[in-house]
Amino acid sequence: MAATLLVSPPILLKFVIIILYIFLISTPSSSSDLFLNFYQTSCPGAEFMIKNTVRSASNNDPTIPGKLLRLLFHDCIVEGCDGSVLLDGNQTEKSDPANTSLGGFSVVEAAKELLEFFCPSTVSCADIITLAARDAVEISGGPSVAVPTGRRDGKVSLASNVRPNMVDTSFTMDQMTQLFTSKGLSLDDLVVLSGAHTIGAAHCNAFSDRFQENAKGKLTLADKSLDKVFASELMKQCPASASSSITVNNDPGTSFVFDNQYYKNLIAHKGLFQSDSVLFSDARTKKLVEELSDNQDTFFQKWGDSFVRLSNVGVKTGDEGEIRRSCNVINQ
Ligand code: HEM
Ligand SMILES: [Ca+2]
Ligand SMILES: [Ca+2]
Repeated sequence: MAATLLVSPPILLKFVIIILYIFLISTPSSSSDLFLNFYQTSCPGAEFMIKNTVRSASNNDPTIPGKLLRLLFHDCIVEGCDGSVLLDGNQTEKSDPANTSLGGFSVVEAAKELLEFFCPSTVSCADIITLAARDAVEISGGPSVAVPTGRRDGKVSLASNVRPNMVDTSFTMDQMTQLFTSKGLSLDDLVVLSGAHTIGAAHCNAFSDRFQENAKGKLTLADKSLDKVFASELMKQCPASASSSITVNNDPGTSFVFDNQYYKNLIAHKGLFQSDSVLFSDARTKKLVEELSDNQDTFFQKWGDSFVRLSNVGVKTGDEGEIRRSCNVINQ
């Protein structure tokens, strides 16, 4: 009797551990498989190396943060945040007109090369884009956001998937709401994430729908809701004859600073795109625009939550996808 008592507790313990193990390995994979510091043991320096790469690239070229932030949005909105936007090839997402003005690819590739040297086949390109965009915001004076990682890289990238999933500056509030809802993002997320336009630049054709060309080839204001002085400034920078490579700052004055000036501009009728202006003219989103323009801390706080939600859209985890060795091509 005494002998049985001595033996059975360890056996019971072993049994409980085996049951717990079976339970853990049988839990299906989902986006909750992302977690903070995913590379803590497999590549402890990963986040540090990415941040340094983004910082030095941004020091050399101040247009980099805007490019990296937009790159993440365009990745996540098509096939989820899976690096599909990075793939080269015939008729991949890159070849759609909405993506031809994207940039920042060389920064992602530089980070990848560094990571492949120290931690081969470990850190996904999808995570590199996400962390690089997160760092771009912080480097521009925005909040630092803790972002869960563990995304895997997708193997599908089709130009034909871009149009049906992409927002356009001509979209009505209903169209934008519908698209964001289909990605699991809310109307508040739309307002907060549009705050990304506090940095970066746009090509003249991105807002040419706000003007029309008269018989003499001169632009006139078509969208009367736009502030007159702002509009004439835009027409000066982007005349009808402007070369297609000319850009204007998204947020005149502080286009290199991640601040809440964007929302103040909306209230002053100086939103660059029609899809920006509508956030203040529509009753459903006006209040939040006012709140964010009043208080930068509120913007920064909400940015962190909305950014994490964006970076979770359609992620691939577990045994889905792969860890690419080079970001512009799927593994052979
Ligand atoms: C919701 C509707 C949105 C529309 C219609 C839209 C549209 C655009 C357009 C047309 C440009 C100019 C591109 C160019 O001409 O080079 C642009 C730039 C930019 N967008 Fe958006 N965008 C939207 C939302 C977002 C979101 C959610 C983010 C990120 C979270 C974002 C980040 C950016 C950034 C950072 C730039 C500047 C890019 C650069 O400097 O190269 N946008 N956007
Ligand atoms: Ca994608
Ligand atoms: Ca700004």
